[in-house]
Amino acid sequence: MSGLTDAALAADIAEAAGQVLLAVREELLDSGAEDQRAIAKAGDQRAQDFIAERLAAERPQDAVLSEEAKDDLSRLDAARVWIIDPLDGTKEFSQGRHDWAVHVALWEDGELAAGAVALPGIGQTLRSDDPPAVPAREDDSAPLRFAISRSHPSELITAVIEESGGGSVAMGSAGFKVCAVVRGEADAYVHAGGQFEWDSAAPIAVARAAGLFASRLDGSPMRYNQRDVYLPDLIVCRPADADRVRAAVDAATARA
Ligand SMILES: Nc1ncnc2c1ncn2[C@@H]1O[C@H](COP(=O)(O)O)[C@@H](OP(=O)(O)O)[C@H]1O
Ligand SMILES: [Mg+2]
Repeated sequence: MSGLTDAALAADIAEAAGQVLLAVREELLDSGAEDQRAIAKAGDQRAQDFIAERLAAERPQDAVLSEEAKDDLSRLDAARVWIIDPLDGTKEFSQGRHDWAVHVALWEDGELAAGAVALPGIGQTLRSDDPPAVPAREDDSAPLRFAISRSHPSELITAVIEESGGGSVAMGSAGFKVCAVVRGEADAYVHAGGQFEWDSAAPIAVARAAGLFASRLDGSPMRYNQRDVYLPDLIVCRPADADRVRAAVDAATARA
């Protein structure tokens, strides 16, 4: 067992799993694999195995909730639960793109306590114990740039962008999109229509540590380690933009 803090362990595991994923993809592409589903499946499995093994070795007492493992619900009685998405943006990973992520978060006693999001395609890992400074915007009244899904853009987000008079930047992976807001590549990420706890836990831990606003579409807090892990919607933006984004969400919701 290493002497790393929980946040440092999250970052170490996420970054190392990202390296495993880059190697798996290169290996498959070099051997002539063309089937994107096979590349995605191999990535999901290898990253899951790697992370599960590290957590079992380093934090054997803790429970784990993962997109890629059976949930036996023992986590509901645990004080500490690691919430992981071994490969978020599976489609983009399998297409040889850069916009995918590895999510490792720790939930403790009702709250997200630590998290890290590795972005191996751009060589960065964002972590809750050393969050980057979110770049300031020159003009707070400038149109907002919304990070939107390449493959699941919802009607609601289209309406939100119209209501706010903003624009969009399309990319894959929930983690990559939250980190795009942290990194200043986008001003807001509004998602509706479906996601699970592992899609947002680590990204939200990082976003909050970086000082960003994060909530459900109705303004209520994101809650993790619930019996039902469906967590279908979220808003992430700078605190200064939160009223504007929430007003656009309310107007779009009323329109729907
Ligand atoms: N409507 C929906 N229902 C369930 N999951 C969704 C969803 N929209 C997005 N997601 C999940 O959120 C992640 C980011 O999606 P997107 O790039 O479209 O924004 C993906 O995770 P995975 O790649 O881990 O499956 C995807 O499966
Ligand atoms: Mg995911």
